[in-house]
Amino acid sequence: QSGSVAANPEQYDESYLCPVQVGGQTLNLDFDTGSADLWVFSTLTPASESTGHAKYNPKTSGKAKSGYTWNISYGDNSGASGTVYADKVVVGGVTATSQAVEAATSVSTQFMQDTDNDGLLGLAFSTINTVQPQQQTTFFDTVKGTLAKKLFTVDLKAGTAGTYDFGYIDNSKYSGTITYVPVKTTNGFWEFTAGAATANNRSLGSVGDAIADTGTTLMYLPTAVTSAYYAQISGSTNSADAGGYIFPCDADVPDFHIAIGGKSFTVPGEYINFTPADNSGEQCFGGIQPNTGIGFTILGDVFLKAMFVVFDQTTSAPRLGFAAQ
Ligand SMILES: O=C(CN1CCCCC1)Nc1ccc2c(c1)OCO2
Repeated sequence: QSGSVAANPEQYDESYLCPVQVGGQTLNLDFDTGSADLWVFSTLTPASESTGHAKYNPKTSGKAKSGYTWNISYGDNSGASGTVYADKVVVGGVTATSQAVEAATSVSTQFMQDTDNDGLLGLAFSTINTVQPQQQTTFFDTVKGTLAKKLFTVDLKAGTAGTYDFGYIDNSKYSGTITYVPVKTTNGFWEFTAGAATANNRSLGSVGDAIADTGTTLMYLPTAVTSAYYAQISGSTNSADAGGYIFPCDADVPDFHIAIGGKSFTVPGEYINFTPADNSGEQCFGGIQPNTGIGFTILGDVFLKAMFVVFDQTTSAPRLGFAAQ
């Protein structure tokens, strides 16, 4: 089987939500290549935490996995926890007849407040799934064997709907060629080594160990690369108050170039002029921020929306394919 689902951006492209049928009920989920749990707001989530969200009702067709629990926390300190059911999950026509559906009994305020978001669909490696006492497979791992090709592609866009495709590569969605790089799976992420970064034809240094993470909004780069980049934007500062680098909204924000697999890819400066940092709209928050405390580089949506990316498990050595959109 194969299929395609729309990835609809929230305001400012903060995250992208995709309609998914869970036990016959449509929920809008955040597809996240940086985690491996499929969890949903549910009839088990306290009303005080789930107002405004679509909720999964396991009573309809879910089979309880008795004694199974899950508890996840993310790099931004958001999190959720709950119990586990097996149910039918359909994404763009691709059907998992018995997928582990993690019903939330508790969610953090970030999730409570984002009423566009009805849960997450993890697309990292199942080795980091949080279900106990028995780890469960991601949607992709559950259906992988039934897909025409064991891969999915990600085509996020700036300010408009993109797509997640499962089982095939649509050659009309990218320009030029796809450059493949090997993936390190030991941390459970789609992790690879990126190369040199430049802006305004000046070297910013090497990016190094990085993950392709659709669930993270921004790019979190090595501090040396980040400071070298903002040194080229007059009036930019790393503001503790704002929580990162900001600059005058009318600044000239240079394109960011990164080498991957020996090819250079470009993130337009306009994607890096991310959002107003305050209500005056005078200062804007940067789409590139330092990876302080993270330990690796995160290439999130600001990067991904300039790219067409193949998440490939067609062989025993997973790989990532990158092409310009
Ligand atoms: O937490 C995430 C992604 N996460 C995906 C699920 C929804 C909530 C956001 N990314 C992230 C990871 C590390 C970070 C960070 C953000 O900010 C600083 O360090």
